[in-house]
Amino acid sequence: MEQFILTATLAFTVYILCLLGYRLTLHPLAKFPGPLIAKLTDGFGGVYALRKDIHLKIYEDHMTYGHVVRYGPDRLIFNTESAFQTIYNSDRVTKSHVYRAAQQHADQFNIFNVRDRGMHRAKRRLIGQVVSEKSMRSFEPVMLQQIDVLLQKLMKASASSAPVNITPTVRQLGIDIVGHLGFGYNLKMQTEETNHWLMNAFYLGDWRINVCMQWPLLTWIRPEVISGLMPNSIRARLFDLLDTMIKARLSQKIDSKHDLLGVIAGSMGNEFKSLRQQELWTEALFFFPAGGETTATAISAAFFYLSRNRECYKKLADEIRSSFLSGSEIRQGPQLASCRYLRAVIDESLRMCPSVPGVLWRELVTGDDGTEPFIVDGHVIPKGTQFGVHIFSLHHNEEIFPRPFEFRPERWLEAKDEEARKAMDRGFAAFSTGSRGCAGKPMGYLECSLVLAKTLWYFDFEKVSDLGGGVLGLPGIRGRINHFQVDDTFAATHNGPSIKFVPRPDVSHELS
Ligand code: HEM
Repeated sequence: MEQFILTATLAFTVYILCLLGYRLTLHPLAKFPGPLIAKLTDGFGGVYALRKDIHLKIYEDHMTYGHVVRYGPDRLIFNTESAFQTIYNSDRVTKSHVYRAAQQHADQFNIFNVRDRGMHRAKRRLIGQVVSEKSMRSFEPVMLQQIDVLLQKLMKASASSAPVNITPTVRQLGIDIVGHLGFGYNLKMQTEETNHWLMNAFYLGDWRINVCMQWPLLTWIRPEVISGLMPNSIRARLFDLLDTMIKARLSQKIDSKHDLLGVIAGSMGNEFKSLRQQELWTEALFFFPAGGETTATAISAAFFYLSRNRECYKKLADEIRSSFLSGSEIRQGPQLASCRYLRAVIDESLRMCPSVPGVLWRELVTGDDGTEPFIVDGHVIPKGTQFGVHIFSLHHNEEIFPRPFEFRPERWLEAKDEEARKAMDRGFAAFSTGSRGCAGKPMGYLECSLVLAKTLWYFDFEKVSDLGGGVLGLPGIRGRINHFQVDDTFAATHNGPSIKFVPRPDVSHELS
């Protein structure tokens, strides 16, 4: 027996050494630069994903190794606008198998993790009906009601000069809005604390997914082993709540509301009764972080940068206050669309601080035999490679965005020439692009625009502490005090800024 164990250990060691040697020398990606350990194992990315600072590490590695970096035995990352356009707009490319990490069960897919094209198209058609620009016209009153709740909270805080931590405040708003849009359900995140644990649940879920995407080996280990990332108690609680929401909605007339569940039900006709709730759960599990967390990041970043850049603050306040006659006029329409500086502030906030900062991993579609080489920035991508563009690095590529760590909404309005402007548009990846680009982009812009415009209509605001910024003396980006700091847990997570609101005397009566 002892002899057998010895031989097996020896054989295994030789196998591992040969594998590592192959990855370093003969592997089709051997010629690409990158950190040594990353060339040997996905565990390199996995560890940084566990630490939640993988976006900063990849940015540093792009600075060290250039526009293409090998970030796993079979992985390549780019940071150019040409790579971004080539990869995400190609018919030959699909989401990588690492998205399996986001599946609850092997045979259940949602719009985020589905890889089959036909199934994706069907899901996109359905969900598109709920989040499209047209749909937003009927949903806007509900969104406005929720934003009114936020404004009342800010008014209350201002009465006692209490600072407001923007991150949890707008996350609660975002989740409430998605609760209505998804299930016509009032989660009351903004007014009661009962469901506040949801914020932690979404954060842990996203983190787990990100770690497993970087290090897929962990997906195959039983979830209990990494249950520290998503304790079963929270999981069970989340599923119970989704169950309650779905049941509550099913007890109402299906066409009484224009929400995700109503649309899915409408599309299924009589079959709806037999719809497995799990399928709705899995769609809902993505819908909340997709719709709630992403917009919260954009809004938090905008507050952070506006409260530190008084010139930009003043320009935006002037634009909003001269475009409308009352706060209730601020709603979807040509007047809001004409606020160009507002749009530039949102885009610049998302550029500096993308809500999804990492790599959206892609691979060649199954059946693509690679006869025709797939070329990105002059590099042939071998079959079996996972590849993508790192959004944070692309957004801080100074060839496209000069002085990338400066918050300058003006760059979107006064590009030095047509070419420079085109490069910025092509290099702006906050919503991704192509057939798997964000389906909720119109909703994201609408929500951010309404929150920022209405807040600046009713209030002036300023920062009260350095919360959300970097810490002087820390190395790299963490040391930048005027950079909004996030952790990378697939969606960005953050804290702050801390803001004091002062009602504008001539208009605050409109709110009461
Ligand atoms: C500022 C706000 C937002 C940002 C920055 C954002 C960003 C993104 C990104 C980067 C993706 C691609 C993910 C991937 O390829 O893995 C995506 C996909 C998606 N987003 Fe958003 N998102 C935002 C708001 C929303 C909202 C409000 C909704 C609606 C509830 C939404 C729904 C979706 C859906 C359904 C997809 C999957 C699309 C598909 O695969 O066909 N997003 N989003």
